[in-house]
Amino acid sequence: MVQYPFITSAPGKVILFGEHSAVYNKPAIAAALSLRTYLLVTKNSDPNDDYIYLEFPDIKLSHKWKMSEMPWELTTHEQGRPPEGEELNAELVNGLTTMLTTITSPLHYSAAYCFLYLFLSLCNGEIESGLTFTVRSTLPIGAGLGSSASISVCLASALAYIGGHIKNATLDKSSKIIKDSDECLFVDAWSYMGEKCIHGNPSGIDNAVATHGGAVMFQRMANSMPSVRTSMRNLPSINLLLTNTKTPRRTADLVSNVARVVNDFPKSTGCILESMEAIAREAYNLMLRPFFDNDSKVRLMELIRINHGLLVALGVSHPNLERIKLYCDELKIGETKLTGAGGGGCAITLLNENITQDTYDELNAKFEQHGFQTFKTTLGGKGVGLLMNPSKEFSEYLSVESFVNFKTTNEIETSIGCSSVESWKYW
Ligand SMILES: Nc1ncnc2c1ncn2[C@@H]1O[C@H](COP(=O)(O)OP(=O)(O)O)[C@@H](O)[C@H]1O
Ligand SMILES: C[C@@](O)(CCOP(=O)(O)O)CC(=O)O
Ligand SMILES: [Mg+2]
Repeated sequence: MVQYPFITSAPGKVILFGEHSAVYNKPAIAAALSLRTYLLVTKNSDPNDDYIYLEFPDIKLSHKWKMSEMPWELTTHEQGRPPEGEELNAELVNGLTTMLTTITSPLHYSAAYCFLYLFLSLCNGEIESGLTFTVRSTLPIGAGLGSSASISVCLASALAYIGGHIKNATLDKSSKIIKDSDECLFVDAWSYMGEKCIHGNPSGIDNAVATHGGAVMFQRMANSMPSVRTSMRNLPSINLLLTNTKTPRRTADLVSNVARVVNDFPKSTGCILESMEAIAREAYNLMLRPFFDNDSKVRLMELIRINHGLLVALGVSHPNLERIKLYCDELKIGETKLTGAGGGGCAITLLNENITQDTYDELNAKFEQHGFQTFKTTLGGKGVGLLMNPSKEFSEYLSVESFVNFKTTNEIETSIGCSSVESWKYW
């Protein structure tokens, strides 16, 4: 019996090498961020409430559907756990269109579609109605830091839990074992379906990192073979500056533009994708060297520069990303590349040693002129987590109203006791 309320949470990610080429089955390297998404699931006390509710205030979406009007007949649940597939269920996709007709903004549509697809796939008509799903994120949305994957992982884990397909998370932070749990593999597979709803053709790297946390070398395989995910433990402590252009864009658009270029220029772009593969492999070897010395760092920086150039060639940069790179180059701050799908969103800069405070101040002044925002974040955080029965101190904040009304990201985390390590459990 599921106890409400509860919260699931999953991190965003930063792709260090291999965005876009990952979609073409090339290896890529990414790490979980300390910025996260939180999904609160509450049950209202009216037993006759036939609705389920979505409250996604970060994107200003508030919506409800009647449980009794959902196309339950399109999903089969007789065999217990729904099978994890490679492709979306075409009949369900078709059946959901009528439930989404009133939602016109693409931002809202993809989030609602992801929710409904996972809801119908992982739950059945017999679960309680009157549930509200409220999402808040400390991640910027549509900025290349994997907000779509982190919401997919939050939804997949919560719905798999409600649907009875995964058991309660029990491991605390320190005892999270190295081996992948069955629950995490299930959540990873279903959040991949959620990512498909949001941007069509994901590689799976973002949801893998959001589920398992840490840092990975990831490669999707051809012909429905399972992806290969290698955890990268003991990452060298590299000093990264993360800068958000605040230029909005959708991953779905960028991925489909690259698909067009790759299709129109197969030979020329084939070489670009192969170069990206070589870069990711060389970076992997460098980062896992037992002694990550200054020479290794210098090489890594060169790989960052080359990788960015190749992404520019694929057409996924943006004048604002180039501005960040230009300022960092001019001030000799370090090497910069876009991260995530590009077209706006964020850039990462691997910083040189011994940069003076004056130089940082000068850089920040330039960034401020354009409204760019820099982030301090740590790499390699925890994957998907569950918060139930929080201590009394925090439980008063587990209501839809307080979740919706949190003003700052700091407020979200201090109010629900995120840093209170013993409250969170992991699968
Ligand atoms: N906190 C959130 N609330 C609601 N929807 C979200 C949230 N975070 C992400 N999304 C969904 O993910 C989409 C953004 O995904 P995407 O274009 O892949 O950008 P990114 O993953 O780089 O942030 C949004 O349009 C929305 O549908
Ligand atoms: C462009 C891509 O490599 C990463 C997209 O990441 P994001 O949605 O921009 O955070 C696509 C993918 O790997 O699924
Ligand atoms: Mg995304």
